[in-house]
Amino acid sequence: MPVHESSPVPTHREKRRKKMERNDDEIGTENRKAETPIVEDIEQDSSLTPNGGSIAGFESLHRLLCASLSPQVFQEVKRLLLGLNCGRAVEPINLPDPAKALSAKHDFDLQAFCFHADKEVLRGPQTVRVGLIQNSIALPTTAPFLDQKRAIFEKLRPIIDAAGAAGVNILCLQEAWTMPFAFCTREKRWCEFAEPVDGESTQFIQDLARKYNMVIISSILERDVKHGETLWNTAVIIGNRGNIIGKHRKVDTIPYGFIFNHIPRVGDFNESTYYMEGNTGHPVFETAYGKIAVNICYGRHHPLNWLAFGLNGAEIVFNPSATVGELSEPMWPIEARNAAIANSYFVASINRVGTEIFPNPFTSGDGKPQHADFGHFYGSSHFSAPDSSCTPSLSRYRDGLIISDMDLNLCRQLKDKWGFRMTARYELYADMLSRYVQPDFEPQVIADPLLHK
Ligand SMILES: NC(=O)NCCC(=O)O
Repeated sequence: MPVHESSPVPTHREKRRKKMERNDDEIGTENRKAETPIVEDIEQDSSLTPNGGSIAGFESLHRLLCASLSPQVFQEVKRLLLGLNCGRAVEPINLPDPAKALSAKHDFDLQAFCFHADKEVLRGPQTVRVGLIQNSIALPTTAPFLDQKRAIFEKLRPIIDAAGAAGVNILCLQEAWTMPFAFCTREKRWCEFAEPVDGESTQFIQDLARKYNMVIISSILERDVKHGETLWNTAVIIGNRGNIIGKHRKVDTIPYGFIFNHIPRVGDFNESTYYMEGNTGHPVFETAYGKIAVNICYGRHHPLNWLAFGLNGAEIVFNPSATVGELSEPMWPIEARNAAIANSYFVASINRVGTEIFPNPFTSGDGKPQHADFGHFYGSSHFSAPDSSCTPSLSRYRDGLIISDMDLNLCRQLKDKWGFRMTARYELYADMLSRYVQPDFEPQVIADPLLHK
């Protein structure tokens, strides 16, 4: 039934709209424009369903719930889904107008939140403003490589400018942000996107880091010219003065000589065709704004990997990723949040957006038909805090910048509260692991003596 402005009895559509207006504080009106669909209407409007990664016409689960539930019910659902920070819902914060104007002009999702810590007597707050950028590629994968890379630079520039205008201190870009995630193809020509740590993309980022006094984490396909021109999946840590602080390669060996294979060999993620397991340890970078570490994409499935960054003293661990809905979406919010809780640090999760179509089809080795894309990269970048609270996620299909203030005092406060570091039995785990890596390891299993009678 068409909605008429003067209709005396509110239709379902009007009721829903009213709910969305009441819940507007949750999302911010500037981000409302992509989510006008009303849940009941979606099934009837087939143009909305295949809309490149929406959830029933909405940009994220949070926005779907916000629009669909009454404000009271939504508050309760939010409390259970996102947790509480210092006893309160994680608060959205307002950003300066220039940042909002860039988001409106360049059509990227912009959201901002704040994690508090309790007031301490001897230490002042240690609040840092952190930003994460998710983006789709800028040109088709068939365009000349240099054009593709430079078009991504130009696409990112206004988003980084928005982060600068918002006063972001530490910014992280997505995994292999300079290129399409071509590692599904197994074609070697994509190696041409590789660059030395001080190459063109680093120089581009260094200028912006200097301009905005910002630490920037830039995850690239690295070519190590001095070591036989080998390739690595590398995060370059650029300091707020534009200097290169260091790098971390995805992902590493753990002590006891046991190699944890952290380069994926799952689905179409054929990354081992391109680069080897990293050899840089689990470094924590002490920056002007805090101690940070980078756990690149697939490393998030390995709790010991998260632990290693925690043992080295990380306060914020970034997880720049490229992952697709069918494979990992149910794991995405759980793994990050669990790592933040278990290690008493903040976790910042970033995933690219969109579907990248490659020129030549490939198979997944599962007997299914050949195809030319990985599937949909579902964005959904967000932050998790050590007190188990987390922010809503960015759009599932649009470019975006999510910002959060975080008082790093929360890390120690959670260590004091839950004592996970003190109650962990590292010497037992060390003993267990050192026995496990021996060829003659026997699992400690006590069988029911009646089992085989
Ligand atoms: N980039 C990457 O390591 N992807 C693997 C898939 C996943 O970990 O979800």
